[in-house]
Amino acid sequence: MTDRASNPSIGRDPQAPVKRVLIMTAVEAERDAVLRGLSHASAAGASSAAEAGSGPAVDVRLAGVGPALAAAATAAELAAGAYDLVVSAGIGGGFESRAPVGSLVVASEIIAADLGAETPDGFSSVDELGFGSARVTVHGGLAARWADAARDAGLPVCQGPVLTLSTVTGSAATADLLADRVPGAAAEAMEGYGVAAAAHRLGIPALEIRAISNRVGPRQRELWKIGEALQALEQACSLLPEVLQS
Ligand SMILES: O=C(O)c1cccc(C(=O)CC[C@H]2O[C@@H](n3cnc4c(=O)[nH]cnc43)[C@H](O)[C@@H]2O)c1
Repeated sequence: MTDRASNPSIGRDPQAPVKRVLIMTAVEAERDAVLRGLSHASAAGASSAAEAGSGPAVDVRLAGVGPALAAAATAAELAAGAYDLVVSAGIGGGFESRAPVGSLVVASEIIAADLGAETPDGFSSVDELGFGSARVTVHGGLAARWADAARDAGLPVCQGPVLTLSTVTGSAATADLLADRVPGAAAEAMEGYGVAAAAHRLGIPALEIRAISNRVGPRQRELWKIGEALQALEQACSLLPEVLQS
């Protein structure tokens, strides 16, 4: 998305210790779940390193709903504070067979799945059109460690591409289309690409984690298991301090 000439911090050592983390959530209920998880970790002793000055400090901030608000809010937070990891966290829709309701998805890649053009031959991404990239890579090592930690804790989790869309999918046809467009797509949500694009612009690595509240497909809002997903998000976030310290 940017090159090193326009962004000197690109090329930052991926092995460098993470000292200050920014977590962005869309809404307050998600922020509160993240904070509860982090406080459980503190109560369990994971913060002793932080208190001793060697563990990461974590700030949790609201982004608003959708990629534009998420990018703007993240950019504002990054302008105000020095961070070396940015996380987009919240609930999301899970693709059938990849991520059931109540499970967790740690992004292997963050993809703006509708950023492109319709052509006579179908959808072309901005990458194919030559206008930048709809994909942001994640901090692969930390993503794998977070997924491993969740698995070790007995939580259902998978790693896969997480799609960012401005419109929640509401039909089987769109779900199929997206699954074809991004093989292996595990989840969709509305903020990840905005958060990650703001971080990437400053050369800061990003992660995205989604707790699955509903299936991607025909709209059945009454079936969304938001409470279950928020609980899974809380559990996932209770693991973050140990993931960052390992
Ligand atoms: O009503 C509530 O109590 C409540 C609590 C927490 C979150 C919400 C939201 O509606 C958050 C919207 C947020 O959720 C993401 N999301 C969830 N499922 C999907 C989906 O299938 N496709 C796209 N996005 C989804 C999204 O990131 C929104 O920002 C309500």
